[in-house]
Amino acid sequence: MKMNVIAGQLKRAVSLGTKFPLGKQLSTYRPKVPVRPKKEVLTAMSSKRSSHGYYRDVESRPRILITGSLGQLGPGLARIFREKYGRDNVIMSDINKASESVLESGPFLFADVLDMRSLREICVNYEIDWLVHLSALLSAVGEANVPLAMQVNIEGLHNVLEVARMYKLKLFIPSTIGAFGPDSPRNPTPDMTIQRPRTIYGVSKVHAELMGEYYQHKFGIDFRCLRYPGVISTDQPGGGTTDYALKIFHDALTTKVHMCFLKPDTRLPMMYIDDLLTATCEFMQVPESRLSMRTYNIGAVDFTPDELAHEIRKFVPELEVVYKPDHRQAIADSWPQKFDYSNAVKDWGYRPLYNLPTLCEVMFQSLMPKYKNRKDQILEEVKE
Ligand SMILES: NC(=O)c1ccc[n+]([C@@H]2O[C@H](COP(=O)([O-])OP(=O)(O)OC[C@H]3O[C@@H](n4cnc5c(N)ncnc54)[C@H](O)[C@@H]3O)[C@@H](O)[C@H]2O)c1
Ligand SMILES: C[C@@H](O)[C@H](N)C(=O)O
Repeated sequence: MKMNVIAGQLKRAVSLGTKFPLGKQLSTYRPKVPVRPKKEVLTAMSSKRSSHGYYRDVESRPRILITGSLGQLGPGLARIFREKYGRDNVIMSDINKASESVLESGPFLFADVLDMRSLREICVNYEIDWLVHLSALLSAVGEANVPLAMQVNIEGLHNVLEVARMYKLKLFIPSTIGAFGPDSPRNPTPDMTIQRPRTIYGVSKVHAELMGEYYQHKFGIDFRCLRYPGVISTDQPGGGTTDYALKIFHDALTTKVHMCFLKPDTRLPMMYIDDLLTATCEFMQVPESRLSMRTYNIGAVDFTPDELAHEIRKFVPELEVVYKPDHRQAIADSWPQKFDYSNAVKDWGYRPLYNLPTLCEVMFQSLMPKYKNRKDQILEEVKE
């Protein structure tokens, strides 16, 4: 009886009434996903003798270690780096257990950024050239556990900086719109302005930006940092203030009701993950001489929950949004509404491709088959 109810709900939620868009069905629907033009990126050649005696070009085939790689952004970054530099040259790591698909996709290791010795061991044994440091507690989970956020985001950062200094690694650390606060100009927010964030996440990210720039200035490490906005992808978000903008898509395809923890008019900068992956990969390749700064804003769009829901209703007209702002509202109210990323455009040719309509199209294109398969699987189980 219970299984029949679940099956019925899923059937209703997933298949009925979901339009692609304005009446087209999924089987015939082809989204107008932007096509990225090929870009020539200038890279310097520099070879290095490996411990096995042969020479390898560290610019065209760098060995990359990604910390905190099992979160929302890690698997995508690993994929794009592996496509470019080879599967075995990119080592994913985390303190969590990797899924089968991650293990099949390439090398994965346990690495706790709080354990300096094991980070050093990995960098030496695997001849790491680039460190992509993603481990962090995001804004909402950071506020819920400040001591842990201080450990991971600040002590972990210190370990990573020291390892990069010792072994002369190129170091990438993402920052965030959360590195700005209520005293910063919010519309638009430029790269260089007042930064007085009110979350431990934001404070730790300003610390990371400044420490990275200091290590670059003092010790000459090639530190690079991009301030990301809220990132939209089909993956599970890590506990941030922008998470609603991912969950709403899943809710639209299942219950058709989304409980939004922000007010309808809360404007925040956002971007689709493909733009972020391309930008990060290109940014890592830009010759140092082209960088007028080490920390750049990047972004693509900005929207409110109300505007996002309006766009999603072109696909799922029945979507209902119930607004119940919670503690995350105060965080969002202190963050930029619009990001000024003109320096990234000017210095290294950053160019985002996805706007709000194309972002919604590609999200539905990716999510629909997943929900359809899940529904089929559950209906199969019900029959058995
Ligand atoms: N996702 C976004 O919207 C967004 C936006 C701006 C900036 N960023 C930044 O990008 C980076 C990655 O973000 P994400 O969304 O993938 O985060 P996430 O929370 O999804 O993943 C973080 C990962 O860090 C790992 N981690 C936690 N403690 C660790 C430890 N002690 N040692 C090693 N790993 C540990 C976690 O297990 C997790 O897999 C973060 O630094 C974040 O600040 C993300
Ligand atoms: C914006 C970003 O840093 C993250 N998604 C958060 O909300 O905490």
